[in-house]
Amino acid sequence: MPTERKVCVVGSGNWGSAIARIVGFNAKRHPTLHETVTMYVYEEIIDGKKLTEIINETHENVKYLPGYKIPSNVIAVPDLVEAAKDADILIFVVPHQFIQRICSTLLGKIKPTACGLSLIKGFERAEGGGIELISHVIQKLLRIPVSVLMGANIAQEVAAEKFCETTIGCKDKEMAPVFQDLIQTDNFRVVVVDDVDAVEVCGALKNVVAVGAGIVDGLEMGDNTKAAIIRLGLMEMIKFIEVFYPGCKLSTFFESCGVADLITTCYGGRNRRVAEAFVKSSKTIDELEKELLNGQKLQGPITADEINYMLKQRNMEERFPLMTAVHKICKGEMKPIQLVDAMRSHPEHIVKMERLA
Ligand SMILES: NC(=O)C1=CN([C@@H]2O[C@H](COP(=O)(O)OP(=O)(O)OC[C@H]3O[C@@H](n4cnc5c(N)ncnc54)[C@H](O)[C@@H]3O)[C@@H](O)[C@H]2O)C=CC1
Ligand SMILES: O=C(CO)COP(=O)(O)O
Repeated sequence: MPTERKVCVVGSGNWGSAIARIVGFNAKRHPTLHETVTMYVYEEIIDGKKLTEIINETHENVKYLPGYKIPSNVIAVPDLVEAAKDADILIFVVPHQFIQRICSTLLGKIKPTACGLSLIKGFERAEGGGIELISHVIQKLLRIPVSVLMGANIAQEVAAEKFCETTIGCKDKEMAPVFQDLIQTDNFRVVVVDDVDAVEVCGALKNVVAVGAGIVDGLEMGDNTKAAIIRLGLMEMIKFIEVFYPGCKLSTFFESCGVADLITTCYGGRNRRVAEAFVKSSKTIDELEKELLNGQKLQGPITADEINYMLKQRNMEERFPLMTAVHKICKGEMKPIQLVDAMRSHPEHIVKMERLA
């Protein structure tokens, strides 16, 4: 391994830019990290000027994270291969719908000894049925080991350096402290666990529950209903992991990637906000995403679709009524109020006394 690891942040959206602030800051102070960090920017023109040029001149991503400086040792690069080719650590942080194309472009063009850290919340439809974790997709396509980072981390608040926690899922004992040094600051505290799949699945599933929370907010159902959605959503997340990722630990739900991320997203996230607006307007989710998010991307409705694809194949929609209803409401196949109807017959509502024995 090189004495100074080079880092590339693949992505420069809302979260990508916030994490680049942290990584840039840490790369300057940790001697084991190369000071210059590259950041792949999907090029676009803002007021007649290239976004990469704006970032490199003003050190601010004026479109996706306005108002927060990115350290000057973070260099915005519009060419993906150019940005990533020398990196020892690749931080993947793009909306999950773009990861296939990113990996195809990088295939054979990165260091074979590189390793990845995926901050991407979502799934990918697997060839031949089912769904695949994004970290597994990257691992398979690029043939590098990939760890994950998920947590209660609304980008704006992280950028404002408000205290929070995050979870890194990593099985590699050598890399765990390296990732911690790369990411941790006084206000962004890192716990590393080895239950990697559970960390990632939590990050993906909570976006679907957040859409549910936004739906009941839009219906003005109040705090008790929203708490019920969050609780039943959590129970479905746990069930989903039990069924599809057996062997994961329940304790992982108590890390930042679990209950904490679920709560923050159900109150302060984009999925919640757009879902609320969806209920209150006659516009589609796609229209509202464009209207409200200025180029940022929603993950919840697509994730609900990916999960539904899997549940349908396994004939399991009824065991996951919240995830199923959220999907159908986003698709216009159910009315928003039917989310509450679906919760009335939730399989969680049983006599649980035997569990006391
Ligand atoms: N924003 C947040 O608060 C948090 C986001 N995340 C996760 O991080 C991941 C990335 O999210 P954000 O950085 O917020 O992205 P974002 O939602 O701000 O998306 C915009 C980004 O997508 C890029 N983009 C647009 N079209 C593209 C294309 N065809 N190919 C490649 N890139 C394209 C844009 O250039 C921009 O960088 C997601 O999985 C999200 O769930 C995780 C924690 C917090
Ligand atoms: O993942 C997030 C916070 O941890 C952000 O959630 P949203 O994509 O709903 O804003």
